[in-house]
Amino acid sequence: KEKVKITKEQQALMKVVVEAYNRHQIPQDVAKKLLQEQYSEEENFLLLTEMATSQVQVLVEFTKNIPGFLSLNHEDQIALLKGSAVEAMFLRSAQVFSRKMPNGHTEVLEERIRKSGISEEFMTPMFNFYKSIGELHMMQEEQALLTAIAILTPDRPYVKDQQAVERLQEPMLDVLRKLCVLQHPQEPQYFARLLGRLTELRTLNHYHAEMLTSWRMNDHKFTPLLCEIWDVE
Ligand SMILES: CCOC(=O)[C@H]1CN(C(=O)c2ccc(F)c(F)c2)CC(C)(C)c2c1[nH]c1ccccc21
Repeated sequence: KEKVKITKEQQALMKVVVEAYNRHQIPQDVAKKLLQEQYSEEENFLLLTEMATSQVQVLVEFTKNIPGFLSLNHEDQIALLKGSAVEAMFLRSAQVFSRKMPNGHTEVLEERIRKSGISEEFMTPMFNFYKSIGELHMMQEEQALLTAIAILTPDRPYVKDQQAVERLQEPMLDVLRKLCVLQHPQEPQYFARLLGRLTELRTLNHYHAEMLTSWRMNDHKFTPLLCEIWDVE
């Protein structure tokens, strides 16, 4: 049974990624606002767009701190950000949503999210994803590395130098795999389950695109940054 060992370089890589991930914590105040009182559907939607806008800014800062990202071809940097923005949003949403909250708060939060002008058909896959992430009880190192791995997906649309992206993603996958073996010795499939979440995440991209169309129908307003990253008109 080979002894799995995280090397010094891998420790350093993990430290940089986790620190960047924690430095840009989403202000939990939007979730708290949503929990504080009952708003109208429009106000809920506005709160969520505010949350999404600040999350995109957080995502860009986090991505810039991924070792090697800034030395990628500039167009590829944009392609990776645009290609992963929605997945990163849902990954972060899942982490915010499955955070330990006082009794009944999670249900209230779910209720408020449901009352924000989003069609019911997208809620089920979204909350199923949140629950499947919650069940993993991921450590913050795993959350940070999984987010970096999602961003460094080589086969996003318009990425020219896929090999360069693979060379950045592989070391992240390596250290995450070792971390899972060391932190979950009783669960040899834990790493595979984490990567399975990334596949589930991709399906949410599709639902999000559909959601956008329905929001556009009821002329919902978005911020310029969201229009840019979500390809809204
Ligand atoms: C971390 C950044 O996440 C977002 O901004 C999500 C938040 N979303 C949540 O389910 C969610 C999770 C936990 C919370 F505590 C919370 F308050 C919301 C998903 C979605 C409803 C689809 C959404 C977001 N922003 C929007 C903007 C317009 C329309 C819809 C959304």
